Amino acid sequence: MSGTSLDGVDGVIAAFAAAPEQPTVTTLASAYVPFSAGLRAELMALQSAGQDEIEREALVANTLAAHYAACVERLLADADLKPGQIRAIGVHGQTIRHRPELGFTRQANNPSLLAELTGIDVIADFRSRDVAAGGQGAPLVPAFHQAMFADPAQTRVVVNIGGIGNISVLHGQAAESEERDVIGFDTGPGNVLMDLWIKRHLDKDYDKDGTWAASGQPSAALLAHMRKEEYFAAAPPKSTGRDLFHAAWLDQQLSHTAPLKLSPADVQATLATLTATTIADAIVRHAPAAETVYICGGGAYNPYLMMQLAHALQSHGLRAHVQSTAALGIAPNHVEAVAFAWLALRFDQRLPGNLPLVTGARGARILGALYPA
Ligand SMILES: Nc1ncnc2c1ncn2[C@@H]1O[C@H](COP(=O)(O)OP(=O)(O)OP(=O)(O)O)[C@@H](O)[C@H]1O
Ligand SMILES: CC(=O)N[C@H]1[C@@H]2OC[C@@H](O2)[C@@H](O)[C@@H]1O[C@H](C)C(=O)O
Repeated sequence: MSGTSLDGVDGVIAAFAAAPEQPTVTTLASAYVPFSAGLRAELMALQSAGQDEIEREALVANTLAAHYAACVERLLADADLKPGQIRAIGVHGQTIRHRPELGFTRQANNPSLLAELTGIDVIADFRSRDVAAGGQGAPLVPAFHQAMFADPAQTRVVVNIGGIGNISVLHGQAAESEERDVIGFDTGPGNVLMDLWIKRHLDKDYDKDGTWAASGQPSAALLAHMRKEEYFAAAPPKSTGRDLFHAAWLDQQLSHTAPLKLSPADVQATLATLTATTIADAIVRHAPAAETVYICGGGAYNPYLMMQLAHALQSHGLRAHVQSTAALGIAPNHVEAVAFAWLALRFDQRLPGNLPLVTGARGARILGALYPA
């Protein structure tokens, strides 16, 4: 998995128990392969229109495949496994454009090259079929969260805070139909704006532990402006990405509060608060009775952001307990990679991977395409 943060590749070897409807998973190995500054810059540049995009996308896809293969090689060595012992690789690719309203979502990827480099079957392109069926093609992880993390006795919320934030509301058995009742959508920015702001001011890739944000004060005026963005009030199904939440969006927001002369650290604190309050709003609206909120994605490692989220929930009178998905047996930084292994398993069994009520697709669809070893 390589997500919207553009930081690198998260890989796992996941072993699923046989029963597909009630899967249990064991993570046999995990590996992280960071992107170089150059690759990251090229992936960032491909997020918007530019010269010679076709050739540049093809070349970057080859570079990505080499990174994915390096990740697989490391995983196999760690777990002491041979390629023949792996059923398939599920690989998401790198989202460079997400325009479901125009009928496409594009992940840069070269699954053929990955199959060639690893000698393992590769399953890729998980989003396109859902978009073809009229869906958003995202988020896809709510189906996995439901399969793995639902508890018949209580309502649980799972929040992924990667570049973009997304939420899954998993009702207990009291709800009429388990599948129908899963609610899931992208809440808006996760870390993406904080990452670009600290890059611009301190030339760092991210605000480690949220210490820079914690040195500032959130601005109520800037927060109020940003929260007027129409995406936040729109009803699901909905998904978003860097197509909307980019540097120009942030600069536009900041232009409204220029007279306040906010310090860069104050802006960073406000951006953390934007992420926290938009996630809290989603929980308040869709899961007011949630007992526990489980956090995954890199944002789980930012104590300032977690503090802002707990604060935002409390200010709405919600007493939900906030903890990481480690409490459910999967480390926050492994959840998405395990989810794409699970989606590959669903493809392998020719079972649907999407939840139509989440993505808005016309129906359940088998997601992905096979590139044989
Ligand atoms: N110790 C930390 N302190 C603060 N932030 C952190 C820390 N560790 C990770 N992060 C944040 O998490 C981000 C990476 O998160 P993650 O790997 O979940 O994103 P992704 O998978 O690329 O995104 P998406 O889920 O949108 O596809 C980093 O860019 C950084 O902003
Ligand atoms: C188009 C795209 O790549 N979307 C990502 C992104 O990152 C988080 C959020 O936006 C989510 O919609 C999705 O990823 C996860 C893995 C998903 O599909 O559930």
